[in-house]
Amino acid sequence: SSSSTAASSCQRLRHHLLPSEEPLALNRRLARLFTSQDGSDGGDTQKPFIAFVLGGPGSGKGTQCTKIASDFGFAHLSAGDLLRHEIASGSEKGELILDIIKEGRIVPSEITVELIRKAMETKNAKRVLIDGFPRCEENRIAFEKIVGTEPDIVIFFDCPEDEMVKRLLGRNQGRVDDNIETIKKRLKVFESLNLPVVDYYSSRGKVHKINATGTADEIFEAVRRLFSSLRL
Ligand SMILES: Nc1ncnc2c1ncn2[C@@H]1O[C@H](COP(=O)(O)OP(=O)(O)O)[C@@H](O)[C@H]1O
Ligand SMILES: Nc1ccn([C@@H]2O[C@H](COP(=O)(O)OP(=O)(O)O)[C@@H](O)[C@H]2O)c(=O)n1
Ligand SMILES: [Mg+2]
Repeated sequence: SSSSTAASSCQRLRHHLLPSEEPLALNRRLARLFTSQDGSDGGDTQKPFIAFVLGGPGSGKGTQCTKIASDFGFAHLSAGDLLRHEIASGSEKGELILDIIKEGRIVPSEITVELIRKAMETKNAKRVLIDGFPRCEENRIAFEKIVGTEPDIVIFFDCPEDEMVKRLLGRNQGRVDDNIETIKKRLKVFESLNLPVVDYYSSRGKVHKINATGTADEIFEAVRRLFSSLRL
């Protein structure tokens, strides 16, 4: 499949690159660029590097993932965004998801994992951040079963509750779950269902805990140090 991908990439790129060059020679040069021997042409031939990004609601997962994605070449998959996209599509499944999100509860794992699996397949990236997942043991086990792999690392943003509440109430993205009643429920769900997942990965030596207080830039300094030290 990689040669047809390379060929279509060539078609598209030919118009932008060296228009004077003889098309066949240029095609060959571009094909080499897109099909290197070590499998660096995407996740086609190799399992991607997977980082789960966890932390309470409002701890700054999304904010930090955006920065990691742009500085370290990761695809950013937010479980919450995938679920909200499904709601926006107007599907029947979306109605169920909306009811659950309004209550701060956790969407059935098969729905979320299937959305993540599809997004991973579409992006076909070498490095993937999975933001806000797994939220509970059931999420974790379903991912292992359906995607068939474990994360390489787990980032855990550690933030005090009062700071998380303050950030969520100021988020202003029109989210149905950023109100104080739902926030209280989300914090309970985080403590009872998500922290055990963090403990599980801690016992397997995969967790990198990052202090999530301070400015976004200060936190990213610690994040940058961590990602710079990884063998990606
Ligand atoms: N370090 C920070 N200090 C203050 N506000 C922050 C910080 N990081 C993120 N925010 C803001 O807090 C809110 C929640 O951040 P977000 O990245 O969406 O967290 P999460 O994805 O963990 O819920 C957003 O409005 C964001 O702009
Ligand atoms: N793995 C996940 C992720 C999110 N969700 C739902 O989506 C809501 C919002 O998740 P989110 O990750 O966008 O929220 P934040 O922690 O970023 O504020 C959660 O409160 C859950 O109701 C879920 O059910 N399962
Ligand atoms: Mg988020």
